[in-house]
Amino acid sequence: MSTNQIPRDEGMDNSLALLKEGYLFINNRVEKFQSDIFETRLMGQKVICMRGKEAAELFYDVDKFQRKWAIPNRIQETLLGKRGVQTLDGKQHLIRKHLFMSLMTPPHQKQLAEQIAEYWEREKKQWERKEKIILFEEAKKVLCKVACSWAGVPLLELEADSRADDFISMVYAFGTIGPEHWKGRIARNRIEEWIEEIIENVRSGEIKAEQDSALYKMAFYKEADGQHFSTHLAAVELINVIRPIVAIATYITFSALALYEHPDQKEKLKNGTREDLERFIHEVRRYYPFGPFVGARVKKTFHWKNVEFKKGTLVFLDIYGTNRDPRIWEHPNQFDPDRFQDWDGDLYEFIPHGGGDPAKGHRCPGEGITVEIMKATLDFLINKVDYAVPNQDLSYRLDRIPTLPKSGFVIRLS
Ligand code: HEM
Repeated sequence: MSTNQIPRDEGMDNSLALLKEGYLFINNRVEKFQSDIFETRLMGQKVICMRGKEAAELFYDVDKFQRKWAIPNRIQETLLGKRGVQTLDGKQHLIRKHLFMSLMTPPHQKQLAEQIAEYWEREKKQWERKEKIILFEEAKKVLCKVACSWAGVPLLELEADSRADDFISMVYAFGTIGPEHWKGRIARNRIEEWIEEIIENVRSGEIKAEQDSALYKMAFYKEADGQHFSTHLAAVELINVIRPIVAIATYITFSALALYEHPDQKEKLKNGTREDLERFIHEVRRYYPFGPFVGARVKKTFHWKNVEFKKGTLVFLDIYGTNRDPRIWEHPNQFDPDRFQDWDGDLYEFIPHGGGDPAKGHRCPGEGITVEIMKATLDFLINKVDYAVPNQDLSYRLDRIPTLPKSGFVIRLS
């Protein structure tokens, strides 16, 4: 099969369909064409979309794909920033990635989990005075405070709410156009300005930073040429550590939804083992939507399954669809943590954080941090606080990327 025979989406450009169908865009076509791979046109260019384990193995082959020119400007202006680790390839990427991995080791994960547990306890005291608690709103504030404190970034109590809002606006601008997109851009500009000033103050000695903190590392890291990052790049990379920690608020909200929708699971976890909790967390990250797909460009023309991948072509790997691929997951649309009981940890089947080895490719380095923060938070929600869930709209849209239960998950202390 040449690319002429690969199923092709109708229409001159399907960007509008992507906006309308959101998380289901790739999967809908995979099902319609009965093919794991098809061609479409998005943002005025040809895009090959793929789903499944084999596609993930291909996508994470660094000899075949590159990230340079793969990330649209609108995503760099909101979610990611410019010239950060996500845009690098080859040796440059490996070196930069090593810096990130060095900040996310098991001891770092443990520190963050302990701090989160402490902050939730502190927050609970304030809740006693509140009639209604919106878990997503509380989680983003707690995570912002903890992320900044852990990274060494000074954050005043009175600015914590607005900074948390800005980090979240950057994340939630991902699949938007119009005002939501602009909100994300403005938020990024504000956060970059704030963090740049802090980097400069650390370099001048006005602010003291612990040597093993993320702030210190980004401020004083030396590249191969012996030069420090520019102030701007140091800020972009430090934000690449803090912003995704704040974004875990989304998974915390979906975890609470899962506990509510599956009271049997909540009971099981009350007396359960660490493995039970881990399986529950894996299933939350498999089942609920967060990252939709990832993109890269073909580095050098090659053929795969008789399909030509021409140099420069943009290729999307479907994260949401692969996590629900019926060839990998039995009854993929059922929430069932037990499915992870015999799971062998395959690096290309379960890809909420991307696929492959994070030290060698672009897979998320923050997966361990995410799991530990979720564990500490679930322990709090299951064992440390009694709450009721009043009537509310808990539905979430799949045509909105990222998405969230409409109410943000309201609870009342009981
Ligand atoms: C909220 C849960 C999270 C999800 C769903 C998530 C998901 C992802 C995904 C899908 C990628 C892209 C993989 C690729 O390009 O192939 C990624 C990359 C990345 N994530 Fe996460 N992530 C999360 C949390 C975190 C945390 C907590 C951190 C850091 C503290 C983090 C830091 C990063 C960085 C630096 C990259 C870029 C890696 C690279 O390009 O080499 N993420 N993440």
